[in-house]
Amino acid sequence: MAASGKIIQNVFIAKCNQENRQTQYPYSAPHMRKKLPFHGGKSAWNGISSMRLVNLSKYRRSSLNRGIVRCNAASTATAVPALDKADFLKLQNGSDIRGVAVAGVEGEPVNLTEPVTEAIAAAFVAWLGDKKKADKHLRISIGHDSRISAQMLQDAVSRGIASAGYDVVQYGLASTPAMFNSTLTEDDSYLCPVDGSIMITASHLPYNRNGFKFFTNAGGLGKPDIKDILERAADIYKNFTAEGLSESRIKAFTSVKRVDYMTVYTSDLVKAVRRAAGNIEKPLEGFHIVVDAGNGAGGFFAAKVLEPLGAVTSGSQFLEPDGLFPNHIPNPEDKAAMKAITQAVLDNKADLGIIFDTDVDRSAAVDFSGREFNRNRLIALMSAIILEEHPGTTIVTDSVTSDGLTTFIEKKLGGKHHRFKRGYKNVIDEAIRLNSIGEESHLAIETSGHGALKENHWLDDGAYLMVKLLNKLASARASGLGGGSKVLTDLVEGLEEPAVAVELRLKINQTHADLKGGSFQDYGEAVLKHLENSIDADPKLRKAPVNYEGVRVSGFGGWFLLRLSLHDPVLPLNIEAPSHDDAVKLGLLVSAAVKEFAALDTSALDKFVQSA
Ligand SMILES: O=P(O)(O)OC[C@H]1O[C@H](O)[C@H](O)[C@@H](O)[C@@H]1O
Repeated sequence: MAASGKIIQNVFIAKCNQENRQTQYPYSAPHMRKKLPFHGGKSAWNGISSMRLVNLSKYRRSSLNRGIVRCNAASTATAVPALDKADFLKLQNGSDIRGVAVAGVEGEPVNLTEPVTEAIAAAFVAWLGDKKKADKHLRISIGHDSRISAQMLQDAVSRGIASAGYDVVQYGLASTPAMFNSTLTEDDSYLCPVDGSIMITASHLPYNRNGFKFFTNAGGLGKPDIKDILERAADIYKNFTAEGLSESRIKAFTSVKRVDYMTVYTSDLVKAVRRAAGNIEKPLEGFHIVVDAGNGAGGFFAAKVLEPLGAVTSGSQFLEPDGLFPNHIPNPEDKAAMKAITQAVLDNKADLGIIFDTDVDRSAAVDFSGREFNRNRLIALMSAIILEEHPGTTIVTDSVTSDGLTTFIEKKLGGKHHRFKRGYKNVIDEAIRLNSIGEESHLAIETSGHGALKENHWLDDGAYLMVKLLNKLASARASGLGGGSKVLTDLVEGLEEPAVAVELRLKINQTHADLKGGSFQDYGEAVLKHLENSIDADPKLRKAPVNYEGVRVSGFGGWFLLRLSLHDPVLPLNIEAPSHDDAVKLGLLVSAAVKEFAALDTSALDKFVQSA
């Protein structure tokens, strides 16, 4: 982005930490009974210090090549460069918006600036106004995860909404599912329900990124809605003037309120477990459960959900929000993250471990013996619980689930496995579609740890998934089945798991001459077509009879799936097999079929097949 264009004076001078945040908000409604508990930078969650920038000096020492960390927009003047529609459309990431919000990482220039953010927020409310054909005042909630750019973006989002004349309700540190929930909650004293909601998050991505997820009471927005919003944002941005922007700052002063909505959300989770246990006040008494929030937004689960239910949570780790994620990536798909929670369970001799991603829409667990409930095992466990409640129901999953999972769901549990596409929105929408055509489905879940239940408004909520496990623990205890998490471990008994499971990501070089000026999507499709033809000619192999994306093939006792990534110029290759040699045989087949595609970087695959 060129640094030309208008210069706008910032009225909000966000700080590097949250101390004195109260005084930063002269527009906080002093009469609000349920204000966020910011007191001297403490206790966003009970007993946990609030979001802050910690260890910056340590961070700088260890990351010299990443340059200077930009404290939350501490500059007092913002350059507004000229941008066109294409720049805005680049911010689309499926059904989310994602960009770079913090400078300092080489090759990753900031594209989620304050004015861009303000334009996107204004575009969202314009879109919402059209959708709702609203003649009334719309009310929008805003929450954020622990990222260091959260305050800057929250201020800019607030200005964008306020400038459109709508009311802003800030929740502070929050989870993505809580934000959707705020469109459904009926409680005027918390200014709910809101008409729309914005979560500021980039999930598990590095500290310099950030982004937005949008909700209405119909759920998360889809890809076409996001495109529409970004196009509108580009038009709004074009018309920004210095006067207009300073006017939006004045409006923000009068129309922003702060509410401690996480109290409502967490007490709903607590009530759900109590109800399932027959209205016992402390149904988890005697259980020791450790939580790993990876310094994201999920720390609330220990103090605000587990402890009121009677569980001991000592040994829980990384509950403090820290946008530099100094301990591990908050992502249940990350091996180091899973190792950390497993170790915590074993060290503390806990009954159960629970881990969340940054914004708590994904989760995984670990049993008393250190066995993970993650990926296929988490899906198997959730399927067992849901199929007890709804015998015969269809479980919708993503495309990289194992053959063993299908056998488990269909033969052991008596359900139906509908293996669909990758992408949480895809599986949720598919489950909703199945119900609409008369096929009952109560669970849509991905190996990534995204999972949504019909009983919970199809909201993909990592915390609610864990509540379902807690219900099982509590009800087993209530019916005298003993303690510990063995009741969960027993539920997945019989699930066949492959000895080898790998994911190799093959990049498409978009500037390579072999693309002949075409798109990486077209190139990827050509690779897939070629692979499919080569499989047809091999009698030892069998193409999956029903398949919704890519090429899925069984052979050598295992299977592989090559498909186009949802977002990146990448062909992810998943292989599962009974032995490393069999996995290599499958890898060699793919390798032979794709070798003439010069723009495909097969180095990860080459390395794998050479490791036989
Ligand atoms: O297609 P990929 O690049 O493997 O990414 C697929 C994943 O993208 C995002 O992380 C979504 O939140 C997931 O729901 C999805 O499964």
